[in-house]
Amino acid sequence: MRLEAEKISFRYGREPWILGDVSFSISSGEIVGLSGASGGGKTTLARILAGYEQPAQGSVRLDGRPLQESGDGAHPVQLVFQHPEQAVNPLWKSGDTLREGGDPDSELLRQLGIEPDWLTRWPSELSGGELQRICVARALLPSTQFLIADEMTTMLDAITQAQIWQAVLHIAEQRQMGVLVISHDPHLLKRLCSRIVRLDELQPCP
Ligand SMILES: Nc1ncnc2c1ncn2[C@@H]1O[C@H](COP(=O)(O)OP(=O)(O)OP(=O)(O)O)[C@@H](O)[C@H]1O
Repeated sequence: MRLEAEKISFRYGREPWILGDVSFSISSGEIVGLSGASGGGKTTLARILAGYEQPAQGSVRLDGRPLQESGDGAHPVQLVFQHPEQAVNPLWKSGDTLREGGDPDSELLRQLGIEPDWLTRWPSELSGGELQRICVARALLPSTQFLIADEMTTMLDAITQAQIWQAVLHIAEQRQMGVLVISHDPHLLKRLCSRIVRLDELQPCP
């Protein structure tokens, strides 16, 4: 399976263009790094690849077919952001957030170090690392074909960061899931990815 962006251009409203003719693809089982200048449009590209934004020009295709808009929990491209507290409903207990897309796999929860007790708590009663593990587990549904990790572990301590990545890489290998790792940390990208691209290399007219 292949997730492909072809000549994507995008701008917010009447603001200046952020992405110009960006072409990029990632295949099942690949771990690809994406780096680039701050404000260059990496998160915007991630949102387009996951179906949250529609490009003004160009297309996103999954195995040659247009990608549907995001909205249901079972979208084949899942996105995890840097700040988990902004990605969950504060009025839902963590267990309800986790079950948003279906019943979580207990083995997955174990691999991510999620304690059963956390599921009965409100998001405000969990640490950033605990809540991010919940968000990662929520994104790893059986239907997920590609995971986009946008600075997913940037705010976390080294041990939590290592544990989350170990679990994600294990699952990616098991399921032949593709992972796009967006980060400003060259060491992290080098450690995780078989290929690293810079956003400005992907567009002829940045
Ligand atoms: N909703 C929005 N409305 C208007 N402009 C936006 C919006 N979201 C982002 N931008 C602008 O789009 C540009 C690209 O932002 P984006 O977050 O995609 O970049 P980035 O490469 O991920 O940056 P960083 O590395 O700092 O996270 C920035 O100039 C930002 O201010």
